[in-house]
Amino acid sequence: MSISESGSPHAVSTSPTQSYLAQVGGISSKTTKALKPFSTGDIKILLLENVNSTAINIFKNQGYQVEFYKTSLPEDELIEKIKDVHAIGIRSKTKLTSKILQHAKNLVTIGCFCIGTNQVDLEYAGKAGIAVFNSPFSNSRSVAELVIAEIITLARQLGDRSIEMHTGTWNKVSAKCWEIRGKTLGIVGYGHIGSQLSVLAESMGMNVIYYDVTMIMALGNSKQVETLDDLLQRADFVTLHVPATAETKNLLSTPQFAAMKDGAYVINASRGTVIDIPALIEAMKAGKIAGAALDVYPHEPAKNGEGLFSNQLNGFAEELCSLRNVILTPHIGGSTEEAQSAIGIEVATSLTKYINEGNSLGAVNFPEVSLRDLDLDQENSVRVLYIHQNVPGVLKTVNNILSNHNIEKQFTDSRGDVAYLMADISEVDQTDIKSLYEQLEQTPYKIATRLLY
Ligand SMILES: NC(=O)c1ccc[n+]([C@@H]2O[C@H](COP(=O)([O-])OP(=O)(O)OC[C@H]3O[C@@H](n4cnc5c(N)ncnc54)[C@H](O)[C@@H]3O)[C@@H](O)[C@H]2O)c1
Ligand SMILES: O=C(O)CC[C@@H](O)C(=O)O
Repeated sequence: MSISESGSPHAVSTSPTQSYLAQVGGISSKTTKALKPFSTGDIKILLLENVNSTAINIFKNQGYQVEFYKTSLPEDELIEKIKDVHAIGIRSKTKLTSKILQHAKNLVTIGCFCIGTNQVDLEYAGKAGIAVFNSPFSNSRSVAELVIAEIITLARQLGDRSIEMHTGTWNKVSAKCWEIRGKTLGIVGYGHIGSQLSVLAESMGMNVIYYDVTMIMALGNSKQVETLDDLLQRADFVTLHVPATAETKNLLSTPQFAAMKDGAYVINASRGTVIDIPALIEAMKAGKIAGAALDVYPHEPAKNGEGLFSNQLNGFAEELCSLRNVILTPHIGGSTEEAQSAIGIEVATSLTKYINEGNSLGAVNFPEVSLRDLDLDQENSVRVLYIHQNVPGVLKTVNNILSNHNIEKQFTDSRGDVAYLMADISEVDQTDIKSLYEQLEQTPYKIATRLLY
């Protein structure tokens, strides 16, 4: 976004009212000047995928214009909508590819109201000066609890017994039904979710081993193993908690299932690409794997509805559904009231702080830069936000442009090809602002400029 795109740079309120300060609460403190990007009423936010009402409230309290949809949008509709907005909030279903993002001429920031950010072309967004935020751990506990439930459900074949009862069949069996006490849980990926799960599993009497590409401190009595194969050979239950990357694609496939114990169980609540589902089906049919719980799939429907989980979407769907002791859930690992409400607050706050103050702490694709707030009495101060290509000589040019004013504070950082400079300058006449903006916009390595005051 540039100030010229949304009206006059002079149409700015520099002295926040008491009611405004009361509304923003944690976002700006009472003793500091609330910076606003011209009129906050000009800011347009598009929220998809039923993002929680806590987020809508935060945005509305800021005075932003909010357009809300319960579902994701088809590509052509999304391209139309994204042309106009300054921020977009999504969850895991909306793919923000370069094809879509190239139409987003006013977009300043993207909020992923979830943990995963693989649905966004992060590199393209960074190079276009769009900061992406997520919620790194607000739903981790919910996922860990779901996995605990699935471990017991698989061990006791609860899914099958329940389906049988629903269809009138009484089938009281104990064969191949187990306690989980004393069994070994193998966790692949010992990050926020994996480590939380480790603590819960141990408290229920399980032995925990884990494999991770980095060395991570073991919680409780758990033990890190050196190779994935090591884990597969020893675990009774294997659960996946890694991100979707090129390295984790089909992390479990035919050779890995073959390496597992006979009668082991598999759980995947990470991303649908991490497990080769047709290979899992074969391993289950061969009796090698005794049960599986899947929450994520290579292709997932954009909305809720009957008949959407079909062979048309994923060629294996019918065969998978026909197998016994398979728990299938519609990507609900993080879907609890607690998690969604916390994520709504966390991500909406990050977006608001970035839009209103330029503070990029927590961005996943972008230099993380923050300046302390301006005091209320710093009336003639302007905050310069300047995103540029990370090449030599830029700072010299920029500071030359700012040099007629007092630079109160300045912070710059880079990440890959992109750098971000924040500076508070004082003694700025309102009439200077337009000229400052134009000079910064004309610099050769500029990606985006915003001036807040
Ligand atoms: N089902 C759901 O609703 C749901 C909810 C939240 C998160 N998730 C997904 O769960 C996954 C894990 O989330 P998290 O918050 O614990 O992530 P995290 O970043 O905290 O932890 C991931 C761990 O995986 C490790 N790792 C990366 N590549 C690896 C590899 N090739 N082999 C072994 N370890 C590897 C990392 O070092 C890290 O410790 C993500 O894919 C996330 O998108 C799903
Ligand atoms: O809520 C969602 O759509 C995604 C949940 C989960 O996969 C995440 O990445 O946090």
